[in-house]
Amino acid sequence: MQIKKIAVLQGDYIGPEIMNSGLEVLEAVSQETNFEYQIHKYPFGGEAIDCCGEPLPQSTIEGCKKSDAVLLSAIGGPKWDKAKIRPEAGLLAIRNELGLFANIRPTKVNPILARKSPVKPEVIQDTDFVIVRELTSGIYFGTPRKQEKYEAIDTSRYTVEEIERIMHIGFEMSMHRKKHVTIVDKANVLATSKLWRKVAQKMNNDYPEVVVDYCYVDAAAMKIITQPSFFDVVITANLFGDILSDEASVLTGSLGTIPSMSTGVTGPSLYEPIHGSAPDIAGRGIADPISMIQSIEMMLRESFGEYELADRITNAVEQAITKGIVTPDLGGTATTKEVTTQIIENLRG
Ligand SMILES: NC(=O)c1ccc[n+]([C@@H]2O[C@H](COP(=O)([O-])OP(=O)(O)OC[C@H]3O[C@@H](n4cnc5c(N)ncnc54)[C@H](O)[C@@H]3O)[C@@H](O)[C@H]2O)c1
Ligand SMILES: CC(C)[C@H](C(=O)O)[C@@H](O)C(=O)O
Ligand SMILES: [Mg+2]
Repeated sequence: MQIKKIAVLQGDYIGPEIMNSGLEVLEAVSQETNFEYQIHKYPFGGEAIDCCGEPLPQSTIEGCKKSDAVLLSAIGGPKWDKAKIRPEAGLLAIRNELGLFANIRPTKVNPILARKSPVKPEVIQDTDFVIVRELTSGIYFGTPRKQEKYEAIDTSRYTVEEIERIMHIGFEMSMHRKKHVTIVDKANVLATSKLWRKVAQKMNNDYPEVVVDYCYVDAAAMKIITQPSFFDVVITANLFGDILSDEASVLTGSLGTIPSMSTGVTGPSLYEPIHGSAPDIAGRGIADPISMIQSIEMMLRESFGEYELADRITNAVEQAITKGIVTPDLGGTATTKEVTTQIIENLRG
């Protein structure tokens, strides 16, 4: 079997803490199997600004392009808030460079953690949906864009082609799920959203079995909390998906548990937690590593077809949760290290 090349961008603040956990789990799960891989670390984000003067050095882009998958933890933080180019610019740039227009953010509720969510367990039981977020266009990338003393402009722009390709991913995904797509938009106001609806209606002709409904983003924000089991596949624009996915993480118990996959047509996919670098808890050894570990699980499943290894990771994480070995964000007292060690012990059975 070919040795897989994995590019690792360890990021800032809690980034390296949870990346180390994830890589330890990857090493443990791949021992005694024929899954072989090599890790190649590249500077990225704040770390890259410090070492190389820019958040996304050319050598990092090239290294990622040569890899079979990219693992990223989280970048940014107060240290670089006044930098000429912020670490976040590197994040947008790498998504663009690798053509990662589709960002898949799952929300699945573990029954034990459901008890810890501020939302009532009977409301969140059966929650299992994915947010398919458009990642390389919309208001994040549209021009003109400027910031002056008394005026600033951002532009939301989408082409039919950009909408079609993200819809295609979402509709295809729904065919392997409950065949239910919800388009989340602001079509009562925004021209781009009106175009999204037109494209969705047309695409529905190609997927006649899929039930499609439309929900304005403000109402969707409410429904995610009051009736989350309604959703199966949510397809939405860049900014809406960013906001709704952090909101949805409340259902699962913590933002620190949610992984994601960003993917395009060709080249490596990128796997990262949906959260940021959590400067408020960095260096204390209490960051929840589950988001990073589950991102590695997603990588094994989606990029390498290693379903058995992926299932073993999911089971080992679930066992740690069942035993109550969880970090403070999930109401526990365990450290990042203790959770990681427990998950590895569970893997070894
Ligand atoms: N993909 C990324 O790299 C990414 C994503 C979001 C934010 N950011 C950046 O991260 C920095 C901090 O942003 P923020 O504070 O608004 O959001 P954040 O997601 O870093 O943190 C929000 C809250 O969630 C908690 N949290 C997040 N991850 C956790 C984990 N694994 N375990 C336990 N608790 C966790 C934090 O402690 C904090 O209270 C900013 O510079 C922001 O731009 C980066
Ligand atoms: C840090 C920021 C640029 C990023 C985004 O908005 O996409 C983050 O919030 C995310 O969700 O990955
Ligand atoms: Mg976000």
